[in-house]
Amino acid sequence: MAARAARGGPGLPLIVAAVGRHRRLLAAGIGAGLVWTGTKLAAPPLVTWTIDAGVLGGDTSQLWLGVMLFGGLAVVGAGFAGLRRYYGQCLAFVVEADLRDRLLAQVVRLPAAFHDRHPGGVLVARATTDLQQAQQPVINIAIMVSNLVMLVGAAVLLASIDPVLAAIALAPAVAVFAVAVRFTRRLGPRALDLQTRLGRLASTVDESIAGVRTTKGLGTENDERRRIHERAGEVQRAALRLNTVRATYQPLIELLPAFGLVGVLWIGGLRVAHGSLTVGELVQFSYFGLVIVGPLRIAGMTASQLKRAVVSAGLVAAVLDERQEASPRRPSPSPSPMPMPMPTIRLAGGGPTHSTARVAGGLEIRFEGVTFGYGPGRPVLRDLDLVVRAGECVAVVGATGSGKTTLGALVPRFYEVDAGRILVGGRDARQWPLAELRAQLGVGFEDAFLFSGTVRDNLRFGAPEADDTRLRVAVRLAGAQDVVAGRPGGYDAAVGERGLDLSGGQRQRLSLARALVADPPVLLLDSPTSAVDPAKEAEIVASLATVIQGRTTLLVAHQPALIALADQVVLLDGGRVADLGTHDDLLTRSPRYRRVLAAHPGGALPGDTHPDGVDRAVSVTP
Ligand SMILES: Nc1ncnc2c1ncn2[C@@H]1O[C@H](COP(=O)(O)OP(=O)(O)OP(=O)(O)O)[C@@H](O)[C@H]1O
Repeated sequence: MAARAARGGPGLPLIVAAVGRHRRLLAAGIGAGLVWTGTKLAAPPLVTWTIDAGVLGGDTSQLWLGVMLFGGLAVVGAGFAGLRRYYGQCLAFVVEADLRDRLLAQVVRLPAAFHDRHPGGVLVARATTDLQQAQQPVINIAIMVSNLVMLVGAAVLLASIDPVLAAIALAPAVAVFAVAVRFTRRLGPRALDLQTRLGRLASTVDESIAGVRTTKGLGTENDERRRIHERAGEVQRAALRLNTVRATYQPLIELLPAFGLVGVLWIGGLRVAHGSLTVGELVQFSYFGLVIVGPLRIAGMTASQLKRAVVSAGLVAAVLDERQEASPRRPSPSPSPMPMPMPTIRLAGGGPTHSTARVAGGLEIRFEGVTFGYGPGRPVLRDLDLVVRAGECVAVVGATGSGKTTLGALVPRFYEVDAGRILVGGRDARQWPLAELRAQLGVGFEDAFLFSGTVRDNLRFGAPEADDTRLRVAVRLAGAQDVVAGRPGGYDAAVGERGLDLSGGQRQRLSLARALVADPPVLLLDSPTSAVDPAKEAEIVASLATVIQGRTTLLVAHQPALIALADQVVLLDGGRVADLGTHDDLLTRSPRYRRVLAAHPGGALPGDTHPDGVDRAVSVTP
């Protein structure tokens, strides 16, 4: 993979395709470049004519005309050189934005397993430094095309005067090309090394900033600084290695055109002395010799940029080539479609929302022989069977690391099961169009994540069409009224990046409200009260008792009060369902269940002093 990227791999086709999508800008740049080329090709013959006829011929009117025309050509050439660069730069920016759009669209569609493997910082580097590198040579495409036409034009013009001298004048172009090819070969691995290390540095900086509170709390600022310093040092050394290669070849690229000029002056001077070449023609040769210095230098520079760009684009292409989550295609209609009951409890109305009576609704979730592991040979869930009936709430309880979160993550297909299947509403989750499946699910994670924007933006994240009435009901149900009311501006109040200007409990309640705004028939809640104080917990538990009415709920929970909301409790152990029953039932008969609850800080059982003792006082009935 790395070797392929160093050779170029899919990087060049990616850049070429992106340029192709914006060919109008490319055409404008090349058009401007060709006008510039015309002025450059016209100037030397004009100089020859001015010198031979105007200066040596003693005709001042021709001299005057030649000078005026030369000045005019210079002005037009300069203007079009500016336009050529302008369009080249525009094209490069547009190509960069185009590739970034594709990359970011891809990143959000990649499965959770991809994101587990690739640190966010590396992806940030792909979307920033790599794409900036990829667009660099694009600026020079129009310049290179017009320069090439100029070289060919110059070759034809000069060869018509003196083929040998023309070969001497233009030989450096061939030599520069050969040097550039060798140069880019040596540059490839070093460019890849630099881009890879830049990605690692970005990842370290990203992690360091995200964990800055932990660093401060543990007093490890200096260790963290050292870690970043080491990564930055690696980048610096890789950049220096790249620079050494560049610096080795640069003198050659500078010198070769000068050799051409030396040859022209020497051989051409002798020919003028022998009368086989006019002074004007010698000036024309020298002029071209000077004019091609710039293009040849640009060619050398572009060769080095191109290699780094192709390597960087190759890294971007590798992300684009990753398999996305299953396609959102609709399954072919089944001959006997499964019934998909929709919940009857809805946020918009005041009536049923406040009813504590169980209302039919939700979708059944059925795990059948589910086996799943994050890596091969390390199953977290083994041949697990579990049914959460429509409208029922099942609490998932288990020791830390027993796979509770994983179980919930399989329903929205953040990960695909290794064996078995999960049926949602009677249909295999893999048969649901992904977007439609997820639209049925309200997900509340333990580490609630909010985006920068307003409170309203965050609440509407999964349901952009939701009106304020719906938001208010969801906020009330999640017990988050005080969070909204306590911020100046209420629903219009700004939420900082990642919601870090809110407490953990406030974030948790807002994210619960967000899950409710979309009014999903199924709720997947992971420890929704883990970050709130006991008073708030009681309030949220009371709200949840209403929220889960008419929905199917899978609730990862540790606190007895929360667990007691569930119709059934499943005890996970060793990746399997170790026990199943009501909270009271399990408390009474399962020492293992009591141990698991007692082991969790929020699940401590007052009075449960003996591991096998039964303390009915801890039973909380909703
Ligand atoms: N993204 C991941 N990549 C690799 N392994 C993971 C990943 N997420 C979880 N695991 C592993 O899978 C196992 C189950 O994790 P999971 O988070 O489902 O447990 P849990 O029961 O929810 O734990 P807790 O109560 O501590 O939150 C653990 O051994 C964990 O290390």
